[in-house]
Amino acid sequence: MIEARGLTKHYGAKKAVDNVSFTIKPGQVTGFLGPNGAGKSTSMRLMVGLDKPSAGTVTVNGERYSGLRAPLAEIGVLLDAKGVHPGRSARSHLRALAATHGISDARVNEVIELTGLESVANKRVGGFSLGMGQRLGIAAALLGDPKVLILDEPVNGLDPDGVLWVRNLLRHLASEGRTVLLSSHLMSEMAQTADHVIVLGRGRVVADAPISDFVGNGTARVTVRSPQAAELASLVMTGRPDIDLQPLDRGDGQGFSAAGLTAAEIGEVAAVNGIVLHELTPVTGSLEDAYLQLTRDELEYAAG
Ligand SMILES: Nc1ncnc2c1ncn2[C@@H]1O[C@H](COP(=O)(O)OP(=O)(O)OP(=O)(O)O)[C@@H](O)[C@H]1O
Repeated sequence: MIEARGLTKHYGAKKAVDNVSFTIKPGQVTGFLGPNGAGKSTSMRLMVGLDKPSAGTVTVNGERYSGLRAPLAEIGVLLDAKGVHPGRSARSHLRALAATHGISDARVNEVIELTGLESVANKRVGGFSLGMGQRLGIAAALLGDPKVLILDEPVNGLDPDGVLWVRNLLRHLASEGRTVLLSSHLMSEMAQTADHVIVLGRGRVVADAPISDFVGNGTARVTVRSPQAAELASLVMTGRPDIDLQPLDRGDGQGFSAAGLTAAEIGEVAAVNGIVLHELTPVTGSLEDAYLQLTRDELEYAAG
């Protein structure tokens, strides 16, 4: 469990994290989302004591990070996969970390195997690809068999096999009752991995919800094609100011996209009025749609 209460971090006049409160629960993967500069990395650094809050608190399993006696056994962290001495081998890096906590060589071998690093474990980290570096970062995070994992962009640089591997690993770790916090800008990946999302915008929490609720709040629409599209549109709109109708991109006047009513409702109006339908497709909102809609006003760095 990770708990933030009134957590705030200023850098000079800049409020990187602005009075945020949230609880990240065990037994699920929580996705940490937000535009560039929203405050995700700063929040993660505060969680693991790499920065001090200007105000408020953040605790891991009820303790501040600085109060943890064996941090590696409580919380596994991947914040910067490149933060490893390039002259060291992967194995010696992990052994050095293990030595600080009396963790056995057998556990070092276990995480090397678990992360698929056996063939390169004795090679210099300086020669590692981005993906191998990410795997080593994950191996280090898992070393102490922690109950809480915080991973900043863990799939960055991984090939599709690696991405799938991380997804399955994180789902498995959550199913064991661990707390897993994951940041990523890859919405499709997040949609498949996370159970719950916390979205930051300009240092504040702008959403904190189960992923199904979050996506459900986005725009679920129905695509309609009909040679009598205009007639059908006016029928379904009658007395329903809440309905949003948009012409389809094709622009031939033969269809529209509707939000605010179901495919069944449109189908029934068409049937009662003898209108021919060529298509009637519910389009479920995606995490990306819901996210983009929510964060449109939260961008610190936006294209003009
Ligand atoms: N050490 C620092 N000194 C000054 N400003 C900082 C520092 N660290 C972060 N910031 C600023 O705080 C804000 C939040 O940054 P942060 O890196 O936490 O965002 P983020 O959500 O992780 O972004 P990204 O998705 O780009 O990684 C940004 O405006 C950033 O420029």
